[in-house]
Amino acid sequence: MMALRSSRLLLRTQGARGLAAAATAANGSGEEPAKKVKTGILMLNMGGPSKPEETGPFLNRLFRDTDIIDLGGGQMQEVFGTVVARMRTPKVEKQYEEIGGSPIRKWTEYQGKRMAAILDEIRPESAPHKAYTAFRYASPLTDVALEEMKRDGVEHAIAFSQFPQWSCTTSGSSMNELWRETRRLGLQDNFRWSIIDRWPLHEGFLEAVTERITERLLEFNEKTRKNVVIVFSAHSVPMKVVEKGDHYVNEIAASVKAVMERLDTKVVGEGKIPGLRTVNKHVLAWQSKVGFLPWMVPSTESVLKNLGKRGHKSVLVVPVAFTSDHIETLFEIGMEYAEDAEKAGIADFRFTEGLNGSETFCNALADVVKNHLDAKQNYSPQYKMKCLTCQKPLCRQIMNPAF
Ligand SMILES: C=CC1=C(C)c2cc3[nH]c(cc4nc(cc5[nH]c(cc1n2)c(C)c5CCC(=O)O)C(CCC(=O)O)=C4C)c(C)c3C=C
Ligand code: FES
Ligand SMILES: [Fe+2]
Repeated sequence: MMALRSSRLLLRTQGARGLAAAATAANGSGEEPAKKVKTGILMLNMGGPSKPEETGPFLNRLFRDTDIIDLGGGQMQEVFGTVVARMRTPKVEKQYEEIGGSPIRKWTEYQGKRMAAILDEIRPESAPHKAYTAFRYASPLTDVALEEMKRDGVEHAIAFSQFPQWSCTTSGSSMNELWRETRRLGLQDNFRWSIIDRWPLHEGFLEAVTERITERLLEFNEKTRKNVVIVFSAHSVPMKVVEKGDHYVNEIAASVKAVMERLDTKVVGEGKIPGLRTVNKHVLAWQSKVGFLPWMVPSTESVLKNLGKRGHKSVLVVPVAFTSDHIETLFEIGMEYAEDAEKAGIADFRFTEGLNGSETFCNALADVVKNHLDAKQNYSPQYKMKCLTCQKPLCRQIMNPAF
């Protein structure tokens, strides 16, 4: 009460101009102080080498991360991780050269800016909003983003995983790194945190994927469009990850089912079948296995081969686990699988564009954040559902909860 009365008195005696001058003097810069960011949204993703020469450091960070790959942990992980990354670099660098570098940074920054602008309009009470990018294995890394948030005086920070479906190997790894780096930089008390850990069934996200499918389906010949087999392709995970109860595989399957339910039969130019929204067949496949141990199957390669063997001539591949294009879509699907498909006799092979600059998707991101702020929940109910055998103390923490 005393503080309130004295600040009112200060306002009356100094006026707004006097306060601004006092703040500028305290700032010591002689410039007008920047407007504080009320809500900072940290876009968490794995990132990718924007330039081919960044491939080495990117792979080095990835293979030294025990959350994404277990190479024995501790010193063993450091040694084996460095060796495996070094061996893999020349081949993968060439692939990044072929696609002109990973576009993940470009698209994440674009989507974040658009999302923040939409949020300023639809949720003025938490404005100004600003998006920050924190990549796990490429620039800008988590510490760079945290320092920028500190400079901007962010009050409420939202850790927003850019993986729609949760996996401890992706979203979990980014969150663990976030809390580690926050402690290392001594920023434990700078921000109040909340977490958007997953959004596999968000209507806007499903709509954006459905739009991408519709766009491509319309490019197939109208007469044969109903015969197009839709192959949803998600990045695979080791069976060890599935066995310990990671949520990824279930959440991918949920997204796929929901997208298929949205897909309207009018796209194929046929009459609607009651109770069935599409006439296209679909299958879920898993791509990009690394190493020799068992990973989630069927692989996208074997699905394509077998579809060809069975006489299917038209196939549409839909990447479903990522929000922008990257090496696995542009190189693996667009070049390698396209070749496999041709050899297998699939005459018309197409794949959807990543969500990239989709306005529907940017609106979806803003809506995910709005819903999160309106609900005033620090994380989803599943966030605290740790993997059944997980002993890692860092997993599923939150620092300084906002709500
Ligand atoms: C979207 C989900 C992803 C999961 C799950 C995932 C798991 C996973 N990945 C590796 C190893 C590599 N992944 C690489 C690239 C890469 N991975 C994903 C997504 C997931 N990975 C994306 C989007 C990308 C491409 C990044 C870009 O192009 O910008 C790579 C590098 C490329 C290569 O060497 O082939 C590796 C290595 C493991 C071990 C893993 C385990 C769960
Ligand atoms: S690895 Fe899944 S909760 Fe720790
Ligand atoms: Fe990967």
